[in-house]
Amino acid sequence: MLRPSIAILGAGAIGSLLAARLAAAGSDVTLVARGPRLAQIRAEGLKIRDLDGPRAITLPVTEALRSPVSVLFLCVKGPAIEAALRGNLDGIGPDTRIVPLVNGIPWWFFDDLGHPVRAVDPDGALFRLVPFQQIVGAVTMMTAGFEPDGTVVSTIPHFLALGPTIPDGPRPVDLADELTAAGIALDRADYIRPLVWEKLALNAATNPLSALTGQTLAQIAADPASCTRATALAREIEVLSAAYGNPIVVSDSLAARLTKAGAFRTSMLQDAEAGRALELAPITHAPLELAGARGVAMPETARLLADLQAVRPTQTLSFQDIPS
Ligand SMILES: NC(=O)C1=CN([C@@H]2O[C@H](COP(=O)(O)OP(=O)(O)OC[C@H]3O[C@@H](n4cnc5c(N)ncnc54)[C@H](OP(=O)(O)O)[C@@H]3O)[C@@H](O)[C@H]2O)C=CC1
Ligand SMILES: CC(C)(CO)C(=O)C(=O)O
Repeated sequence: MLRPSIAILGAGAIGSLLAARLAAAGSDVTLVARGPRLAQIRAEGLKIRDLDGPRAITLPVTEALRSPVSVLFLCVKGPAIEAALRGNLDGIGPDTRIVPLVNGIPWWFFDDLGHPVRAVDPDGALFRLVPFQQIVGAVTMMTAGFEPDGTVVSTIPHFLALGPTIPDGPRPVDLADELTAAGIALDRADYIRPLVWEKLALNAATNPLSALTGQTLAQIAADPASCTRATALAREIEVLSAAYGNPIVVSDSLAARLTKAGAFRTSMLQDAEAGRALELAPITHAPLELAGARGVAMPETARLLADLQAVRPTQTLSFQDIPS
C-alpha cells in the first residue's frame, strides 16, 4: 500500500516530537519550520530525547510546502494557525486531510451553527479558509518541551485520538500503521467532540493555573489550594460541556491524573517562562464566550483570568478585550 505523504506544520515541541517519531519509523514525513529553528534542524538534525533515549533524526525540512500532501498535521499554537496555513496553501489539495493538534476549542467546533467561535476565529477567516470536510478532529495527549540547546524532551507515553468531526462520519484518514510504528498509541474515535471537551477540561484546569503559579502538573495536584482550584475549574468545563449536550466527568480523577503526569511543565507554563503570548483564546476565552451564549456561570475561570491579567498585564488579553 502507498504510504501517505505527511507534513507537519510547526517545528515546536509537539510538531518536532511527532515528526521525529514518524521519520524514525520510516514514514514519508516533511517538517515545515522557519527561522533559526529551520537552520538548526538542517545543521544538526532533529534532536530528541524521549522514552527511546537521545538521538538526532535526519528528515526533509522545508520553509513552505510546494505540493499537496495526504495529511497535514497543524502543530502551531492557536493564534498562529491562519498565517501558518496561508503560507502553506500549496500543500493543501482537495484530498489533503488537515489534522489540527491544537489545544482548546477548535475553530471548526461550531461550524454546524454556521458561525465561528469569535475567540478563536474572530472574523471567520479560518472558517472560510479550511474546507470543513477535510478536517480530521484530533486530541493530543503527548507532552513535549525544549532543552536550551533545542533538544525536544518527551518522557510520557504518547497518545493521539483521531476521529470525525460529525457523529458517525466517515473515518477520513487511516494513520494507524504510521502512528503505531512510531510508538504513538492511537484512539480511532467514532466522534471527536466528546474527547475535545474532556481535553479542554484538563487544559482549562491546569494550563493557565500553571502559568500563574509556576507549578508542574504534579505540583498542582500536591498543593491543596491549587488542587482545589484546578478541580473547580474542571467542574466549570463539565457544566459548560453538559450545557452543549455533552456531559463529561473529568474533575473526579483530575488529581490522580496530574500526579501520574508528574513534573511536567504545561505548554502554557513553557510559554510564560519564555515570555511568549499565552494560548488563552482557545483554552479560556472560547469557553467563556460559549458560557455567555448559554447563560452558564464560570466564576472560577473568570477569576483565574483576572489573576493572570494582574501578574502579566502586557501578556494577557482579557476576554472582554477581544474585539467584536
Ligand atoms: N507542548 C506540549 O506538551 C503540548 C502542546 N499541545 C498543543 O499543541 C499545540 C502546539 O504546541 P507546542 O508544540 O507546544 O508549541 P510551540 O510553541 O513549541 O511550537 C509552535 C511552533 O509553531 C511554529 N510556527 C508558528 N507560526 C508558524 C508559521 N507561520 N509557519 C511555520 N511555523 C510556525 C513556531 O515557530 P517559532 O518558534 O518561529 O514561532 C513554533 O516552532 C498547541 O496548541 C499546544 O497547546 C498539546 C499537548 C501538549
Ligand atoms: C500536557 C497537557 C495535558 C498539560 O495540561 C497539555 O495539553 C499542555 O501542556 O498543553
